[in-house]
Amino acid sequence: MILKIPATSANLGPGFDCIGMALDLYNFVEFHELNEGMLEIIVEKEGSTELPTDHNNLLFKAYKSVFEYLNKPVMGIHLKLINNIPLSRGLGSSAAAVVGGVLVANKILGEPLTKEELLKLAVKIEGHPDNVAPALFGGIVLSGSNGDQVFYRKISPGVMLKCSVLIPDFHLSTKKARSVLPKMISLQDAIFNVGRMGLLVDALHSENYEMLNIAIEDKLHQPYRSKLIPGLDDIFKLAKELNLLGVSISGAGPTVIVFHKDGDQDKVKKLQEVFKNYNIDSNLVHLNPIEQGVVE
Ligand SMILES: Nc1ncnc2c1ncn2[C@@H]1O[C@H](COP(=O)(O)OP(=O)(O)O)[C@@H](O)[C@H]1O
Ligand SMILES: N[C@@H](CCOP(=O)(O)O)C(=O)O
Repeated sequence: MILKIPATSANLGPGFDCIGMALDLYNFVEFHELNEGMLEIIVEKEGSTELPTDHNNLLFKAYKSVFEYLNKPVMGIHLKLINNIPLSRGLGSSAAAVVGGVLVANKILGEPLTKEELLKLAVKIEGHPDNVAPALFGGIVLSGSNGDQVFYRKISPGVMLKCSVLIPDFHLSTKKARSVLPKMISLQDAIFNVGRMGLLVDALHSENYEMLNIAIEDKLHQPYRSKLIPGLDDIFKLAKELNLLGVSISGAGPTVIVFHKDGDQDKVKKLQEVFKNYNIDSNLVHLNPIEQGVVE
């Protein structure tokens, strides 16, 4: 059997830990059962030289968590991971691994768990729902958790919502990008983000992107993370000058996601020049938001 799991872009500016969108870039997981106690992991493409192929592999840990949750012995498994989502770039590679792991276990066990139960397990491992929810359900997903419960609502991406990602040639782990965030924020900044988030959800629902460049602003995480992403502030400034629909850090970064109209590709290339001016190579990829989450 084989699973196809999408990349995701979380936060979309103000929605820190609360919103994410599935994109048409995929990891594939080929799997079959082995005798109890056996584990084989083969990694191809992204992460082939660095990802562990033993019990420390995140996808295997997520797989194992389903057996533990159901109080069942862990079944032996062969996993071939064909990865296209770059690691530690803010495109949800860890969420794709976690979703892959819980889904593989559920398939092998004859699907005892619903997608909602799998979401809960995945959130426990990933720590926040904003990537795992769209990786599971597709589309743009608003999410939150309340101890044991995870809430979510899906918004279908409008056909006119086009985006490109600028993937810089360096890693930034989510752990590091979270370590620079303050423990407390001011009421003023909270009000700023609540207002932007309302505008963002309205823009995504109504498919009216006129105010997206305002709606996508954020004061909770991006100002702190900008010191980890050279050139980011200049990119944000230039995106406004060029009248692009909106720009934000993708997930915890360092990837930058740019919303734009069809035919704005040349303007997006100008943003890539900014990274170049900071001696950072980057890969510019056009990705479409997608309706479908993980599929078999
Ligand atoms: N296909 C995969 N299989 C197993 N583990 C993975 C895979 N992809 C990512 N990971 C794990 O997730 C880590 C990257 O997670 P993180 O720092 O959150 O970045 P990202 O923004 O890509 O999710 C990797 O170092 C690795 O431990
Ligand atoms: N809300 C999280 C999202 C992390 O996404 P990733 O794709 O970088 O793993 C955060 O901003 O820390």
